[in-house]
Amino acid sequence: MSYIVYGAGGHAKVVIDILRSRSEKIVGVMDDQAQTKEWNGLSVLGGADRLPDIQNQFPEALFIIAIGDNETRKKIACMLAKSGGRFGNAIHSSAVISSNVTIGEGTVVMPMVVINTDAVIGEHVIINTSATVDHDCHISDYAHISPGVNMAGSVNIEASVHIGIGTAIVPGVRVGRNTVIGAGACVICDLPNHAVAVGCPAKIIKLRKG
Ligand SMILES: CC(=O)SCCNC(=O)CCNC(=O)[C@H](O)C(C)(C)COP(=O)(O)OP(=O)(O)OC[C@H]1O[C@@H](n2cnc3c(N)ncnc32)[C@H](O)[C@@H]1OP(=O)(O)O
Repeated sequence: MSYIVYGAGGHAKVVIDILRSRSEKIVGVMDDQAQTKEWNGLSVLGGADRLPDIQNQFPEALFIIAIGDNETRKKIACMLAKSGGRFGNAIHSSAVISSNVTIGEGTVVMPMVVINTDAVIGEHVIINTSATVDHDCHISDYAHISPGVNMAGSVNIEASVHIGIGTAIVPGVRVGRNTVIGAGACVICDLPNHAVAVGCPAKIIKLRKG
């Protein structure tokens, strides 16, 4: 298996570190802004404008989009999927993942994560360092669960949600699509789509563009 990592920032460094820790082959990184030919010991293959050439050169390579921003990750995933790109996962070997958990393509799972039984994780999701996702949780595509988030059982995180670092979420709560939860929040009731909520208990402070 070989990989192309899309993105050349801090999150990409961690994804590359995971792939290297698993002795996976990385043929290069793609980045739309990079000015250098090499980054983090890898060839910079180019940006979206070079995609056809890159796909011709590495037809077997799986893409991992290593960009923390959910909307950007989604846009790039759609662009790559349209041109026939296939996606891989980066899952750190220290993650404890129950055998019946489902994890979608393109999703990354960082060191020390725990994902418990019957959880379902969508595509291009980030489960960041030391987050815990308990039994029967459902995390939809393009969500980002930041480091140290603790999610109780049967929580439902809809698409493109960003849960800030260190947040706690009580059982059975639903967080609506595209909502952002601030660092250190505790979420004790459902939150709608496109909200920004902070604090303990988490309260909505503003709405985001749909
Ligand atoms: C490995 C990694 O790095 S993964 C990345 C992890 N990243 C995160 O966890 C980031 C989480 N982001 C946050 O917490 C941000 O503060 C956000 C998204 C909630 C809000 O950001 P912005 O929209 O820029 O809001 P802004 O900074 O203007 O704050 C608005 C108000 O909310 C308050 N506020 C912002 N964040 C929080 C928070 N986490 N908890 C409590 N209050 C907060 C501010 O103090 C401010 O209050 P005021 O109006 O009384 O002055």
